[in-house]
Amino acid sequence: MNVLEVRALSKRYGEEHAVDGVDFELAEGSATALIGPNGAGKTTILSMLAGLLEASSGNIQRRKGLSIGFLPQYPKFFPWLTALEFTEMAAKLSGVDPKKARQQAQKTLEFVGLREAAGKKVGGFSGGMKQRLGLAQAMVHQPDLLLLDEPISSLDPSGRREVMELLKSLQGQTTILYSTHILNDAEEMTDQLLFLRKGNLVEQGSLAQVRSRYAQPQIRIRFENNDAAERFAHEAPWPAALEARAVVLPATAQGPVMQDVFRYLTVSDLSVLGVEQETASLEDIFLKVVAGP
Ligand SMILES: Nc1ncnc2c1ncn2[C@@H]1O[C@H](COP(=O)(O)OP(=O)(O)OP(=O)(O)O)[C@@H](O)[C@H]1O
Repeated sequence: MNVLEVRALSKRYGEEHAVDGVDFELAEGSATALIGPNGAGKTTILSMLAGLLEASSGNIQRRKGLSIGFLPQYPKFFPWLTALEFTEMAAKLSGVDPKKARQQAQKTLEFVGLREAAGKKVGGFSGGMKQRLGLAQAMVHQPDLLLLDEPISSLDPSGRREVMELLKSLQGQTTILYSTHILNDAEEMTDQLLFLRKGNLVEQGSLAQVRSRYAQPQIRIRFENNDAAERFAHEAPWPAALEARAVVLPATAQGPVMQDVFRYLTVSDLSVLGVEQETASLEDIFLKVVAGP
């Protein structure tokens, strides 16, 4: 069951199409990574879904009664408040019964690992602590859907790990849509990937689906010189892409396997420097998708 469906969603600023006819769904309990370079439209999409920005056209169908929590890319904190005061205020603003707001805030701060710091003023918090507090304010009312704009991008590796583990502990219970350009981390927590480029969704699917479309395993053969590479490309029985002193063979179901390649090379007189099997990482896929036409 979907908690949210987006159809032909667009946002224009004058002549500029910040978001240009985007379609996707969020299944209940799923984690979706919204991936794209700077200016691709990630913040604009999240702001429209959060109801903070009006769409120019298109439609956002939210499940009836859907509650949403939002962590902006640059959350504003009041440095003079304590973490508990701030989270309690967020709880009340999100509609939590005022009598229960303090208790709910305490529980949430504990969940994000800020129990000890609950009575401390936010002004003295580190980046990682602020990000966890940002998460606390987004989830203090136990929303059905969490929208997180770059929740880990500004953190150092240990901060990223902490926040990622926190988010993973929510996976399956809360529907999560988060934007990021840290692809190694995205690989860990994603049921659906949405690749955004210049306001358009250029690729979407599960990690396995996207991998199978882009991350075709391939075999690279490096030769001593260009002549040998060219001869291989002309004479071998497989389609081979020619590169500088090398050829690349797609290792598809119909293509050769390593053994075939070795057998062929053993009986040929081509001077080979190396043979390697390669698979593309999510990072490679991102570069391919984003560098498209
Ligand atoms: N208020 C605005 N007025 C005019 N143009 C805007 C406005 N907000 C965003 N844009 C433009 O819309 C496009 C998408 O911006 P958006 O902030 O959504 O991208 P993003 O993917 O979140 O980028 P980043 O990773 O840098 O945060 C950009 O070209 C941006 O310049």
